[in-house]
Amino acid sequence: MSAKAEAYSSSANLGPGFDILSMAHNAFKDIVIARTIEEKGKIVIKSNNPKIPLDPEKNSAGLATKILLQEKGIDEGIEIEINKGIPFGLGLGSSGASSVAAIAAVNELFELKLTQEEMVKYSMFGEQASSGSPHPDNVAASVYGGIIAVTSVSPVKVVKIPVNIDFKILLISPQGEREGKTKKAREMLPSKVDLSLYVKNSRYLSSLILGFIKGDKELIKQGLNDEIVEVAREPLYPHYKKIKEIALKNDAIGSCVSGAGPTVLVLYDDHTNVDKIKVESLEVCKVFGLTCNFISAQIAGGVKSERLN
Ligand SMILES: Nc1ncnc2c1ncn2[C@@H]1O[C@H](COP(=O)(O)OP(=O)(O)OP(=O)(O)O)[C@@H](O)[C@H]1O
Ligand SMILES: N[C@@H](CCO)C(=O)O
Repeated sequence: MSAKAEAYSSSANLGPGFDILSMAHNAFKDIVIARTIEEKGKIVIKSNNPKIPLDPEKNSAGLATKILLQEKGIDEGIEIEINKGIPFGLGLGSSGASSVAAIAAVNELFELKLTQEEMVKYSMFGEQASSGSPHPDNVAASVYGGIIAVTSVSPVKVVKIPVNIDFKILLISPQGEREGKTKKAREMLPSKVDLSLYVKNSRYLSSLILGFIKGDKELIKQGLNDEIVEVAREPLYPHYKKIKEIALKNDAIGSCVSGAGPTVLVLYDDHTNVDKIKVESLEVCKVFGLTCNFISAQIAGGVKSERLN
């Protein structure tokens, strides 16, 4: 028996929404095929990307699958074949998408009828394997599609934000997969924050969510800012501030770090001079010794799965 699922890349945080907001995009996707194998209780991981761990405890798809099977009392052996389309370590929700696609494929395989929130719950264990912390934002975006807010983690509650504005997405992404980057990035965060920064960030968060709902560009621009997490992690993406300046100068709707970086997310529309953003950003990347790729994308839908046989 086998089943297949595909899940899109995502940009988490969106400025002020650390571990809360995330956007699924069609920049890249992972495809997972789950097959039953003869050896009971065994999980075998295969992948086209030789750099990801094949130990099921260390692979996001493997750990999520293991916990799902345990909780459902299923002792079948499973092979998880991960066709990675999403480069990892760039802030594009790569580990999360593998985990979501694996959970959706196993759901299909055993007809578990998981709800979307249950899929998020199990996929989060995958993030534990890859970054040491079960953050919910990337996996929630890959499960639901669109722009989501995780309003509770225990129990998992996710709300899809109505987006009443058309925009395009540009990802400016330094080359090279970075091992263990999100883990390191989470270790850089402060354990306490100033009340004044908390108030500023809360204003950004409310502006951003209201901006998407009202279709108000100015509110989105005002909201795509962060005084806490982006600032604490600045050494991981020294190119970001300058690229954001360039994007805003050329009439982008807004810009922020994608997830834990180093990819920079730019939202733009017909009033934006995208070519100029690209030319000037390339110069910035060069100054910091980076080779940057540009990826154009649009908001993507949620995970899709199908039974193969
Ligand atoms: N199935 C998987 N896909 C991708 N990376 C995986 C997977 N399983 C384990 N990993 C490991 O998880 C880490 C992924 O890195 P990281 O968390 O920085 O990337 P990401 O998931 O792409 O980014 P982000 O969470 O910032 O959006 C790497 O060290 C990688 O080896
Ligand atoms: N919210 C997570 C997303 C990682 O992509 C973080 O910033 O650590």
